[in-house]
Amino acid sequence: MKKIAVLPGDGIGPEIMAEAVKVLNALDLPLTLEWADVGGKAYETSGHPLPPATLKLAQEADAVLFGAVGDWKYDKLERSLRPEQAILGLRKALGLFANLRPAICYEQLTHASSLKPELVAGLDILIIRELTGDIYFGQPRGRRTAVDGHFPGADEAFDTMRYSRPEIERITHVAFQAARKRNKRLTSVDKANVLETSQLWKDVVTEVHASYPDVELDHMYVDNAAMQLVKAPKKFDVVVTGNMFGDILSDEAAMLTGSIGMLPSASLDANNKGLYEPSHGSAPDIAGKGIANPLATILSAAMMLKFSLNLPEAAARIEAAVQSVLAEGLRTADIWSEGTSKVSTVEMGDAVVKAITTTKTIKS
Ligand SMILES: NC(=O)C1=CN([C@@H]2O[C@H](COP(=O)(O)OP(=O)(O)OC[C@H]3O[C@@H](n4cnc5c(N)ncnc54)[C@H](O)[C@@H]3O)[C@@H](O)[C@H]2O)C=CC1
Ligand SMILES: CC(C)CC(=O)C(=O)O
Ligand SMILES: [Mg+2]
Repeated sequence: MKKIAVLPGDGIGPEIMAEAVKVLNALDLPLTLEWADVGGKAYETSGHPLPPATLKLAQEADAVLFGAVGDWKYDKLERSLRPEQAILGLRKALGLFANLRPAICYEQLTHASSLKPELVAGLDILIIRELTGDIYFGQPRGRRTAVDGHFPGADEAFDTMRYSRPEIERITHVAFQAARKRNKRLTSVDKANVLETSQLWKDVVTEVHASYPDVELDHMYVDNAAMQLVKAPKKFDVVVTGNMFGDILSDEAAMLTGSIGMLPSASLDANNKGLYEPSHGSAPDIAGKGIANPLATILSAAMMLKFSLNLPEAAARIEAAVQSVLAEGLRTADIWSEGTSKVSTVEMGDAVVKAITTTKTIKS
């Protein structure tokens, strides 16, 4: 029996997690689910966004299924107590340095994308984002009175962007290996024309390329990459980049697929133990309305079955069920278009479960 830590979190987190859990239960797998509070919810109940009991559960589990954390009402809290520190803390504590964000435009959603259908039809790119380094974790950071710069004496804030060679090497190996299993093209995204961290990034990626001569490598500056993603997204196969650039580019890529509610993710350590979460946040603007798209979370559960639990057939059943409900014309509000049927979060989850159980009945 494998143990899954289920951490729904805040905002739409509990709504989308309920649907993902429903789908996992429908598969009748040897899994034990254990729930814990995280983010703002945990702050309310225990005074910390990542309480020791939640961290212990995540560390002991075979995999973590995570909803989302955050709410505007916590914006004035000191940073270490804000809900977002929970996901950052989990990534760091579990060593989840490799974040895989597949941006796939399902055939049925070609018209839901913000781009022209011909630009996104058949789109299948994989963004690999380094997840435990960069400016999100770099020290020192803080507030001080400026002693130099344009305004000496002014209130000033600073963060530190940093990367070490081994950090870049390990994510680069993950990216080349992923590209090898796909179309053998890797784009490394940086800002080496300005940033020293990016120059090291580019040098290391180029060096590691020597071990993967069968994969075609190109380098692109992040501003150009942001532009190319909306100009000709299908030119990309695998993209590897740092934590902040990957955070931004993956939200951009989400819209190529129709909605950020479609983009799952896997965050892996060196042994493929992982945390699985949608690429979006807690969406406080739509929380409690029953309209959030649960598919990114459901597809994240499929990634969990594939990468951490060695249950690829079960994962494939979820993916097939998602395609089948989309083919039926069912759409949550974010991907709805004329001629399709608008459904709620719960109805979408129910439809995926029905598609799974129907397939099971036909097979048995
Ligand atoms: N991993 C995590 O837990 C993350 C947490 N956050 C936190 O989430 C909170 C909200 O951040 P935002 O910048 O608004 O980003 P967001 O991703 O939560 O929402 C951005 C927009 O996308 C929509 N959206 C997101 N998920 C959706 C879904 N499943 N179905 C339909 N529409 C969806 C929202 O309604 C909103 O209009 C903040 O506190 C932020 O720090 C943000 C990103 C990741
Ligand atoms: C707390 C943030 C770093 C989370 C986020 O935006 C993400 O991982 O995509
Ligand atoms: Mg993000």
